[in-house]
This record gives sequence, C-alpha cells and structure tokens, in this order.
Amino acid sequence: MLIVDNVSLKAGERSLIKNVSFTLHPGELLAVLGANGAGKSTLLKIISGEKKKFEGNVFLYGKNVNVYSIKELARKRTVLNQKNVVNIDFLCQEIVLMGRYPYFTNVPKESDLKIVEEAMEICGVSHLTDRSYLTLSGGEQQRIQYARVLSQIWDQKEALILLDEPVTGMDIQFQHQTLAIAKALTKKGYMVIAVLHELNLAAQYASRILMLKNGRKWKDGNAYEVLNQKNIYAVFNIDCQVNIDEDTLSVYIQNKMVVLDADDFCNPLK
Ligand SMILES: Nc1ncnc2c1ncn2[C@@H]1O[C@H](COP(=O)(O)OP(=O)(O)OP(=O)(O)O)[C@@H](O)[C@H]1O
Repeated sequence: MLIVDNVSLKAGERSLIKNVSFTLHPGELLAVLGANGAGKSTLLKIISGEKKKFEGNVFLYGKNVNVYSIKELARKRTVLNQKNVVNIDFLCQEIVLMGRYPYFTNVPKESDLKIVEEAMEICGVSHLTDRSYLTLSGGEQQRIQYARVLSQIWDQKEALILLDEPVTGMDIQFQHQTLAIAKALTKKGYMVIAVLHELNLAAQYASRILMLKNGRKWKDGNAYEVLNQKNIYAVFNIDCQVNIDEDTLSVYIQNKMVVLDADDFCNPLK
C-alpha cells in the first residue's frame, strides 16, 4: 500500500505541491493528469524518494519512503523518468540489465539474465538485444527503458511502478501495449502510477484518476467521476465532448479542433 499524507513542496516561495493526500492499494493503476507544470513529475519524485525535502509523509508498504536504504527501495519501487539520458554506447541488453543492479554485485546471475530476457520479450524489444542503444529511435529507446524498469521488480511479490509519461514517443500499438502490460501487472498485485497526457488512454487503462491543478489535488476518482467536460476545462482550459457508454460507464473524450487566424498573431510589420 502507498500512503501519501498531506505532502507539500516549495521551491523558494512557490508551491510546487500543496497538501496532496491519497492512498493507493495493490491492484490499482492510478493515472495522474494535469496541465504542463501542474506538479505531476514533482509528485512522482517525492513518492519515489528522489526528492527528500518535503512536508508531510509518504509511506510505502508501511515504511516511510525517506528511511528506506537505496537498495531496499530499489526492490520496492521502480521508476521510468520523463527523460532518460544515456550518453555511453551501451547495448540494449546492458541497459535493461541495469534494472537488475540492486540484485547482484559483479556478475549477473542466471536468473537476472532470464528476467532481462523476459522483460525485453514482453516489451517487444528482444530483436534489439545486441543493438547499440544510441542508434535506436526515440520510441525504441523508450521501450528499452520500460523493459529496464520492469526487470527491476519482475521477481518481487509487491512493488510500486512509477511511470512518468511512459508512452511519449511510442506508436499507437506500443502505447496500448505499454499500458496493457502495466494493467496486467496490477492484477498480480503491483501498484502503478502513470503520468499521462492522453486522456483517452487514462480513461481506458486507469482504475483511478488523480487530477492535479497548480500542485493541488483537484479530483480523485474513476474515469466516469473525474473525466467530465467541467473538470477537463478547469484543468486544461480546453473544450471537449465527453461520450459515456451507459452500459459500461466507459468514457471517450473528443477534443474540439482549435482554429487560429494567423493575422491575429503574426508580426504585423512583416
Ligand atoms: N527545482 C525547481 N525550482 C523551481 N521550480 C521548479 C523546480 N522543479 C520544478 N519546478 C516547477 O514546478 C512546476 C511543476 O513541475 P513538474 O515537472 O512537476 O510539472 P509537470 O506537471 O510534470 O509538467 P509537464 O506536464 O510539463 O511535464 C513547473 O512549473 C516547474 O517549472
């Protein structure tokens, strides 16, 4: 279980996160939504233990996240960051093997290599095993990073999977594949928190949605409760049509096209 208890974080005088509380249970997939700069990545960094100086408390499986040892925490939570900077020319298999670093000292065990193989297979990147990571496309790199993140908790009975914009740069097939894998893992008892910008993917895959606005919790509930026209306008300042299937209560959001007149913003002196 994850308990986020009245968490706040400031940068100077500015509040990045303000009094955010929620509880997550095994089996839940929480999508965190919000406009650019709403505080989604900051919240994930607090939960992951990356940001240590904040008000309030985060308890992961009953223990304060700030008192875990690095090694212990690495077995309880895994993180896919928004940006994954790699400058050294690793092979893809070596990148995924990094997920197993908390489990071996010098030489990976047979079981570590097997997990790397399995994680790469589920992420559809087995064919990239011996490729240089730096030669991959953006979407391929993202899928390798996802395999690394999964390999880190693959053999754990309980763990929290934190995904910051996991489907950015992926084609539509792998956007769905990525979230389908996350959802399948929740059925095994894992907890997942995914920052998403695509509202329909959140509606389809998340069991719960947390909307952030200016660092505060705006709404928390299922897609049917949270993804309505009013909330979407309040958070994203955009008009949309929300279609609801009354039998399944599934939600589908259609955005309206934005039309601009170039004369209104082009340099009038040109
Ligand atoms: N160290 C910092 N000092 C000052 N401001 C910061 C710092 N870190 C983040 N911010 C600001 O805090 C706000 C929240 O940042 P955060 O990265 O959490 O947003 P986000 O919701 O993930 O946005 P996006 O959708 O654009 O990724 C932003 O306005 C950002 O500029």
